[in-house]
Amino acid sequence: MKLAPSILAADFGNFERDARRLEAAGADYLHIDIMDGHFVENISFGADVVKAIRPVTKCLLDCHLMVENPEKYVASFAQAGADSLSIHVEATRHIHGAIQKVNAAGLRSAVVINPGTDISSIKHVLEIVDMVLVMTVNPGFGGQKFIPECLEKVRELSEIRQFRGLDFEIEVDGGVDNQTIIACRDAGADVFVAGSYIFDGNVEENIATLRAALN
Ligand SMILES: O=C(CO)[C@@H](O)[C@H](O)COP(=O)(O)O
Ligand SMILES: [Fe+2]
Repeated sequence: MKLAPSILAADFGNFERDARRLEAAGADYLHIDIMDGHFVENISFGADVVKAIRPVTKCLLDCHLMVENPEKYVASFAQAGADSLSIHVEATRHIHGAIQKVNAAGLRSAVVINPGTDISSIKHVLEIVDMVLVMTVNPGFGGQKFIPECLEKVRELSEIRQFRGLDFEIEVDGGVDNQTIIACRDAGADVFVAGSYIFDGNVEENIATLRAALN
């Protein structure tokens, strides 16, 4: 079970301090939300922020690309020091090729599905990804309410993984707190992104509470 705090909820003037703090508090992955203002109605940050965070943490840098034509940015994120790139199936016309490109760059790859997207759209890439990210809110903003209907897809993916003998991780992202994390785990998720829950109050205590909820 892995915790992936989202730095979208961090202090944008203090990424270094917050990245160090999250790692010290037991974060496994640092989840970095890249938004281009086109695929989603928000603009966050790009590869240069990944480059700035890379030297200050050993955590796996889990980059969630909410951008149009994500395949165009694989090389720049690889150079910036990203460990994992998550590609939305809705953002590319060539999901299989985009995942191949991430894998060829030597990075971990993930395919992402929005709440309105069925898992049938990703069934032909499950063999070549390291992770499937099931969005549990519509992408674009932190602090949204968890959509419980998305858990059905986590359950189905967990079954498919077992049936086909695959080993991709299942990550959930959006509205994860100390209650919803339990439902996600029970459905079969193994990686849990949380932004506003972790940064609302004491970061160390909130990470400990999430960890305890998983035990
Ligand atoms: O990708 C996204 C939003 O588009 C997420 O990673 C959010 O950053 C999660 O924030 P919370 O819902 O946990 O506040
Ligand atoms: Fe995200």
